[in-house]
Amino acid sequence: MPAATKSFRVDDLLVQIYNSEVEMAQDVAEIAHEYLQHQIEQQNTVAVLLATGNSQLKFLDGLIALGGIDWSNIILFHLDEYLGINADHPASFQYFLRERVEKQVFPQRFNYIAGDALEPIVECDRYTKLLEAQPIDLCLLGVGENGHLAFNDPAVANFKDTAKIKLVKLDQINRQQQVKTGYFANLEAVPQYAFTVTIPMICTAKKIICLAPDTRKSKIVKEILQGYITTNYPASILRKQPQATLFLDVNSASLLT
Ligand SMILES: N[C@@H]1[C@@H](O)[C@H](O)[C@@H](COP(=O)(O)O)O[C@@H]1O
Repeated sequence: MPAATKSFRVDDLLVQIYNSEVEMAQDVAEIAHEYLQHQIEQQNTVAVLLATGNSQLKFLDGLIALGGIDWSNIILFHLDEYLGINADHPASFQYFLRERVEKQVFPQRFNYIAGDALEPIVECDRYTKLLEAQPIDLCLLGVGENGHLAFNDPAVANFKDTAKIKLVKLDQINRQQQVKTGYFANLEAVPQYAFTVTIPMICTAKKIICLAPDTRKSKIVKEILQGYITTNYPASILRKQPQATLFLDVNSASLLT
């Protein structure tokens, strides 16, 4: 089992740093595997809220490769989805998760957010009911270069949201990140609006695993851990979550002092 080279708390948040993204992803896969097996033994149905993005890729592959999990006990949800693209669009999060997870493990059910919903408010209501029916055992997260969690960008993040999911306008840094990471050909192609599970909903999860490797996250990681807890850096809220761990590699941790 690869071990973290450094482990410490920033307020309530546990932070673990690894020599490489590969070691980080493998260790997180083992941690999530053990937790899921434990939860399945304790209760019939286990609910997992999944993230998308490049930071999830090695972890998801690692978790699935470990085998031994009875996925028929697991109901999957996801954090966010673009408004106005359908489930077969290669940048849709449903597409990402269907190909990489659902088709590999066959969960009991995958509750997808419908990006092509014609009535977004009705879709929020539908998904709210699904979330209400199922307390989340494990929530996976990534961090945007603007500090967002899911699609809670700084301008729309609200630590006191009463909604579980909402429709938001995406900010410019976020939309540029989607082009830079290869999901869209250019900025114009990135939708302007999206559905996102809210920050208070994320924080209800019994366990939170946040993955933020890579040099492109080093500036935001420093702000999140060494600045104030503020919606200007939405992921800073993790510092108030004792059930959360932030996993970094040496590159994303390189600016920490
Ligand atoms: N909406 C998703 C987020 O849920 C994700 O956390 C973020 C991080 O992306 P990456 O893992 O590619 O850095 O990407 C997208 O913006």
